Amino acid sequence: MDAAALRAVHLTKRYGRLTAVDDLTLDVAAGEVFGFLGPNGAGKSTTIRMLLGLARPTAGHARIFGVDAGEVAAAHRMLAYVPADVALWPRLTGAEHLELLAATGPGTDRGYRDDLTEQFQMDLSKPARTYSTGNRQKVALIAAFATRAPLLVLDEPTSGLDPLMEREFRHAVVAARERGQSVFLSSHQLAEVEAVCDRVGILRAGRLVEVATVADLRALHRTEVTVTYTGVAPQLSGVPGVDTVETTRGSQLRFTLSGPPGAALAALAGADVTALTVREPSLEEIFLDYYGELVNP
Ligand SMILES: Nc1ncnc2c1ncn2[C@@H]1O[C@H](COP(=O)(O)OP(=O)(O)OP(=O)(O)O)[C@@H](O)[C@H]1O
Repeated sequence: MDAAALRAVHLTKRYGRLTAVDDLTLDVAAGEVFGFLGPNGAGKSTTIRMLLGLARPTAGHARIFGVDAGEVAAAHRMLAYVPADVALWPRLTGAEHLELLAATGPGTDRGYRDDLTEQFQMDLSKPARTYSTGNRQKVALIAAFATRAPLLVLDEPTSGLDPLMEREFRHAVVAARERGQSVFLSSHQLAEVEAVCDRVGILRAGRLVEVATVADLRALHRTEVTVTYTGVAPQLSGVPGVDTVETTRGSQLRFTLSGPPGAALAALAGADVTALTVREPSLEEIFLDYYGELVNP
């Protein structure tokens, strides 16, 4: 098998004049959990449709463990997919769905499937027409996590889940990684991405604007520093990387720091600093940094 679970090379999709996905090149390693982020309309679903062979790229290609995504029969033996809107057959029960999906999918661990059913507190005896959105999502998630497919493609899989089930979802992702499965997770739940993903890709208007670990993303962005001092305030104006210095109390000030901290530390060393706290930005703040102009033009 190819080393990369997923490889997109110059992947592009145009709809007339609109370029929905623009020259996307990306590798997701075997065993990696990759978060795919972007605001509405950024091109996430279009990318996933190409990965699943549901849409044909205008240019470039995508491979699943070395198999072209367009070779659907071969590629889908290696992946399981959970869509954003799970549609089930209304008369079949949850249990019948799981059997059907096991019979047609890439192989199922039935023992683990029973464990997942318990973890997600899912009553599989009822017909699917009685299921809420969250319960339909749970059926699809149980089916996908119980497969031995080396790649799980999850498109907004937790939008209908309550916080308790969201926690079970995170456990299931961690367990999948421990079994060596790769996960490609498109999500708007930034805390979830932050908690479970090894790396994150940020898509903006069809282009991949950043691919990094959450830790590296944080390092690229502004850190908030609060300094308590006695005597004369540290002189921070004009120090490289230091921005928006404000006095919060008489002997306390706060500033944001981007890039290497050396110059700021040297400036602080010149004052009598009694306490220092450093707060790293959350993924949500980083995300808003990328999209702030879109949200507040
Ligand atoms: N079949 C299509 N025909 C024409 N335009 C399309 C088609 N599918 C998607 N688009 C356009 O491509 C762009 C990307 O859409 P896409 O659904 O991939 O975004 P997304 O990131 O998944 O958004 P969301 O988070 O809202 O699901 C949008 O401008 C959308 O209108």
